[in-house]
Formats: sequence, structure tokens, C-alpha cells
Amino acid sequence: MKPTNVNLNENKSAVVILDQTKIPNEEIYLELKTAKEMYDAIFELKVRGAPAIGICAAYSIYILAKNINADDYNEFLSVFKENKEYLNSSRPTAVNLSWALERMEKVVISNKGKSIDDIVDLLEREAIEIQEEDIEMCRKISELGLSLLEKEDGILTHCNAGPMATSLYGTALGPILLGQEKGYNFRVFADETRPLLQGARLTSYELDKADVDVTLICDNMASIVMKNGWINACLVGCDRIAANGDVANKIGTSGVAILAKYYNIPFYVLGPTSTLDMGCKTGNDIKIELRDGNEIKEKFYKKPMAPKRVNTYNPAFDVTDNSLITAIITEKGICRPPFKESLLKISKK
Ligand SMILES: CSC[C@H]1O[C@H](OP(=O)(O)O)[C@H](O)[C@@H]1O
Repeated sequence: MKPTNVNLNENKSAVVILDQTKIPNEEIYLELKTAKEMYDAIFELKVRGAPAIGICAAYSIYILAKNINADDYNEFLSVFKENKEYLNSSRPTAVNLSWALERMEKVVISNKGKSIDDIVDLLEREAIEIQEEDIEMCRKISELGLSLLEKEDGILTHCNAGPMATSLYGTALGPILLGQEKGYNFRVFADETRPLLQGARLTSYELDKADVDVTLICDNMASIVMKNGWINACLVGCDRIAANGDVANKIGTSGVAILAKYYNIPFYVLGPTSTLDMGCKTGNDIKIELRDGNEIKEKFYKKPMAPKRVNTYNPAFDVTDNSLITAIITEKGICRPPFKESLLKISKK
């Protein structure tokens, strides 16, 4: 199977992405050729999800590098860095964006002395490697995540961390999709995830397509489904994992974690080690993206649902304290408290 959410086009002149803002009503693919098209696609969540953003950025900076008209290496590197800083400024919270761009920049810097054409070829290979590594990472995460679940479990999810948000298997949805293939009989409750409805638009779409028993709920219904005893585990993705195990993820995740703690339900975070940021000591060091308040007041309504002059506060992420997390499932293993030690160990594997 090949990823369908982010690829190069046939003549390698553009990044081709599945426009996630059109799901579930249309499957539309876009060709990104210019730096602005690439920036806007990430900023407008046409491509979204930490790993998918990183993969898209890697292919994007490769396409832009192909089009740099430089007389020498230093000029090439200077324009490359400009492109990198521009793409990196699109969204601040998911570490995979800067991680992928820094990894691509390392290819340029470590191959000084080679021809620019050779460096560009190496950039293409690095971008492909980033995507292929993510496929393997997510497959392993799915297997390890599935080992924590029972065949008839009720599972609550928040936001979307499925194939569209990654490369092929997903992270939080990976164990669910893998279990479905193996004949498990999960019952999934998907938070719609206001304000951008990734749960409604994307998670219920991906799970329904795989014939998983998925029930869509409003975010404020997470407590009652847990109280009813319908949830055996919560599975969520991540955008940045701090060295102490604090996790930045879609806004509302920390609330789900607090509810899970109250109802004594395991709360699992799933993500590749490329989302681990050991340079970030705690969640307090994670920059939280603030977005336009119109996403709250009017984006998905026929008419605005709040007075025009009313203030809004629209953080796209929040940080779940490590004390609320049962385990962090990565491709290198399952990390349990104390996370400072378990994450340090896994970061060195
Ligand atoms: C597999 S990473 C998915 C992660 O990214 C989402 O954020 P966004 O939709 O804004 O890109 C959300 O936090 C998911 O858990």
C-alpha cells in the first residue's frame, strides 16, 4: 500500500496532497508548487497532523530547492534557509514540522562540496525516507497499541490521528484499524473535536470506511459515555511530547485526560519518536498555536453563532500533564511513568 495523503506528482514538480478540509464530502487532491501554496496548505489544515505536516514540509522544501537558481553553494544554502524559515512559520506546535525541515537542512549542510544537482537528489531521497520511516513507525505503534487493548473494548478518541494525519496507518487510530483487520470488535466513540471538527470530519470518515463501529459524540459528551461504562481506553495522538512526558495535542485533550483519571480509565498517547522533543523540558515550554476566532463563531455555521464584536479565545492545542497519562506508545516501545526516565531511555534507542 502507498500513502495517498502526501506524495510527489509524476514529474516531481509539485507536492500532491489530499485536501483534508474537503473530507468527508469530497476527495480532492491539490498540487502545491509555490512556497505560499505549501505554507497555506499547512496553515489552513488542508494537510494536517504532526507526521503528515512533517512529510509535506520535507517534500515541499525539496521542490523549492529544485527551483533555486543559485550561482554557488552559499547562495543555494541562503535561499534554502529562507524557504525553510518560511515553511516553519506556518504552525508552531507540532514538532514534526521543524524536525523534518531541520533534517532536510542537515542534508544540504553535510554535503557541502557536492554539486547542487547532487544535493537536490539527496534531498529527494531524504524526503522519501522521512515518509517511509513514518510508515514503519506507525505500523509498530499500531501493533504495540493493539497489545494494550481487548477484543471488545470501547474506545474514546479525540481529534484525528489516523492515516490522513500521518503516512499510512495512523497513530491513535492505528491500533483500532489494525484490530479491525484482525477481527477485533471495538466500539469507538469519536469526539467531534470543536472548533475544526477533525473527529467528525476525519476520524468518523476513516473508521467508517474501515467498517469500524464508530459513534460520533460532541466533546461535552465524553464524560457521560465514560460514566456509562462504555469506555475501556482513551487513545489520542500528539503534536509534541516534552522530556517529562507532558503532551501537546488538540485542544480538549487535557480535559479528556482529566475525565479518564476521574473514571479510572487508561489514557494512552500514541506517537512516533519524531514527535518527541527532548529539548522541551516540560509542557510549559511548548508554544500553543492561537487561531482565528471565526473558526469558533462562524466557520461551520450557515450564519455566525455569536455577536460579531464578541471576543474569542481559540488555542488549537492544550498540554496534558504527564501525571494524567497511563502510557506513551512509540515505535520504539511503550513508555510508562516516570516518563522522564522512560522517554530518555527510548530517545537513546
Ligand atoms: C498524528 S498527529 C495528529 C494530531 O494533530 C492534530 O492537530 P491538527 O489537526 O491541528 O494538525 C491533533 O492534535 C492530532 O492529535
